[in-house]
Amino acid sequence: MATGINRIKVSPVVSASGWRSLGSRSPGTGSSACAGDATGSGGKAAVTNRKSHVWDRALARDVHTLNYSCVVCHAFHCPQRGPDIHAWSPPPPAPNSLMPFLATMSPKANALSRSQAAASNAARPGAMRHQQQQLLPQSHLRTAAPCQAVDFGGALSVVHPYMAAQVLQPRFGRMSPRSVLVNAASGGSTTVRSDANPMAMGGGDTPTEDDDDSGLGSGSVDGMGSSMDGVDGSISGSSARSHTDVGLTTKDEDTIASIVTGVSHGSVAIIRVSGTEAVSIASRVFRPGGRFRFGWQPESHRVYYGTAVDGDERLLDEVLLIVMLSPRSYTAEDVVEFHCHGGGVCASRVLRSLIEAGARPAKPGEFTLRAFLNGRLDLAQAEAISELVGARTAAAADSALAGLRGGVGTAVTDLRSRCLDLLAELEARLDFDEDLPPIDVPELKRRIEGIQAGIEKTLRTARAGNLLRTGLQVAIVGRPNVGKSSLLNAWTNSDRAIVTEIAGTTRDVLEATLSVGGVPVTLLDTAGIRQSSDVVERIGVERSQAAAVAADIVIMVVDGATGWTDTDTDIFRALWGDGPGSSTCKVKGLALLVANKDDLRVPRTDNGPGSSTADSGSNCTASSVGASAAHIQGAGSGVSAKESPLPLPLLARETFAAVVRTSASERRGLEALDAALLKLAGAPQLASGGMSWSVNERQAEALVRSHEALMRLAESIAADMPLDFWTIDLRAALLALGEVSGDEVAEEVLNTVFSRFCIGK
Ligand SMILES: Nc1nc2c(ncn2[C@@H]2O[C@H](COP(=O)(O)OP(=O)(O)OP(=O)(O)O)[C@@H](O)[C@H]2O)c(=O)[nH]1
Ligand SMILES: [Mg+2]
Repeated sequence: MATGINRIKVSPVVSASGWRSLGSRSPGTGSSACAGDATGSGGKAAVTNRKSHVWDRALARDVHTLNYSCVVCHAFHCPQRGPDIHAWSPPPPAPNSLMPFLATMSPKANALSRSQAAASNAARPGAMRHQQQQLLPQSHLRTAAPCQAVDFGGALSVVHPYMAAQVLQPRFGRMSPRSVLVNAASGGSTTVRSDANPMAMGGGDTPTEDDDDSGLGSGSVDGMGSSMDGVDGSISGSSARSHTDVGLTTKDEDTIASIVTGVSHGSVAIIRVSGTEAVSIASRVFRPGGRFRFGWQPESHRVYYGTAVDGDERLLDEVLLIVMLSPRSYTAEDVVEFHCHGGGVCASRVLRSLIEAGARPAKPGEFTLRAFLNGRLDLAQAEAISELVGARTAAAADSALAGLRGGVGTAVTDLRSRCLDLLAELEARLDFDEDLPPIDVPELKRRIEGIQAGIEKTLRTARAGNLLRTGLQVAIVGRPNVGKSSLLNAWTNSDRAIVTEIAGTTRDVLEATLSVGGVPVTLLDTAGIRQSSDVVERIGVERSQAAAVAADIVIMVVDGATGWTDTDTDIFRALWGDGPGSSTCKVKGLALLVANKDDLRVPRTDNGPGSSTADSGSNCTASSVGASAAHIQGAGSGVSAKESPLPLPLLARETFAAVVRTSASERRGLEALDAALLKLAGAPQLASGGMSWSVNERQAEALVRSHEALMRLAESIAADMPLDFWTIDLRAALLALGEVSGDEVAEEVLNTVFSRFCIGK
């Protein structure tokens, strides 16, 4: 039977507050002691003594079997297959790194561990043979412990030693303010409890005595939510406050330093030093001027003038120094900022001096990682900071700011708390089934559907958000002289491209950027495609085709006055072959057709193909091209819905999502082009400027997993599976939601997220 163990996934039970408390598992005894016959004298004994064990459920879905495992003695019981009490593998020994962790455990947890041990000793039957069970919980942690009760940020939890061992990764080895758990059910993901977050963004700083500061000359120095909310010359007394008062997860980490203003040649460069030793390291480099020359005790949120020196007291720069003591800083650690002269040399020399004085160069995103670990930001907010710094348009910055102010976190926290409520109800049914009314299944389904709808709504922001972040590469192709370069100039409102009436004017790929509904668009003007004996033009044509192949969206321009020609068909065939999806199609992106020179089009009076009832001088016009094509209306007035489509070959109709009529020389039809582009890119709402926060790819992926878990839950309910299966799916949904805000996140996810940051952020 021992072979079956490998298939069984131990799943610690989560309560509404995160983790099930030991007490609620064994209400009869109030003890985790394993009073049953752990030798396996009979599976029945194990079941009847269920309340005296701390039973946890372990599901083997492959055989649809419900198993129980005791978190104390590790006995397994399978009702269908009989007892399997010996079938347990000793958990791995806890690493030495557990000891500092234990030292930080609250007295409450230690007290509990002792009382547990006492109860365990009292209740242990003589027949018990597992030597590991003779050990106290603390010593279990040093050897091979069955379980450990720990007070994680106020919630009493049962932690499997394997999980506990994983908790003790150096980065997360401290308890407060973010307690970190590892959930075996999720394959070892780290659980960061945000409810132990005393310094959440939005709520501002932790109220301190400094909050009454008069704020003379106040002005935010750190626009990213740093706690530097006032540059205050008054004696605040905060320097007297020790950071040991504040529960910092990163308290024992190195003190880090970096130039946070990048490598630009501005007039000021800022070096940030963060960590427990920040003030003492800074004071080895900083020499205060004026009346502080003879004695200096740095006060929080105050600016000091002075000089920076190296180890030999050689002058490096004149600087301003700002001290922001914990927790009122960006990282919630003690932070000191040196404002040096810009230009690279000064800041580099001061930074080198700080490193010689004991600081370590910060890794990319390390300041923000510390802010996250210390509960200053949730993970979505941390990502929003990276997006804000990298925003290429105002709309992208607005969206990132909305995320920074808690947009994503609030939405996901709401969904998560609804899942937790459901889980609490289901868990209660598992424990106190006889005392509670039966589950209202239709109501349960409605609530699950409601959560799914919420997830879908959140996911709908992903496409637009991704566009705002990454932008679009748009290639303009077509035959010579149709007005490609003119269109680029009109659209970007510039004279970027040379325009002449000579066919073949543009020889190389030309790039220009613009913002379309906040989406950063890189426009590529290309050489007109035609057969040519000119070697330079031939290379240009090859480059045009290469640009079309690589672009997200290809805009093919035709002469709107003459309409589609055989040369256009040749170009179309060269790029799209037998149409999108065919083996001869080279273009990977989406396609849009622009009929330029609309001002030269002679309005048709008959109702034949190509006729138009719209005034050629109207603002802009657009036509649908065939049943399968999206119908793009001109954005301006004067658009006739009855306007006939531009006559196109069938294949072209199916390829181009829309046709937009423009006049580059009269700058008309550009709004319709904007709208068509955004619609094609999947974010039509951006055309009206309506965009607040959005989820990024990582968050969207976690939301999709959560949605899938809820779908499995609905299936389990429909199939009338045991309640345990329901809770497993619900927990999977919860875990995935927790990954979005960082409440439950694996270390590798954090590494990936923060490695995308630039150095100094
Ligand atoms: N009336 C009118 N003329 C236009 C319009 N757009 C471009 N033209 C003219 O058409 C001629 C060619 O314009 P370009 O923008 O150089 O055309 P192109 O497609 O870039 O040509 P190549 O670089 O040779 O491939 C110029 O004389 C423009 O002034 C338009 O919308 N209306
Ligand atoms: Mg050109």
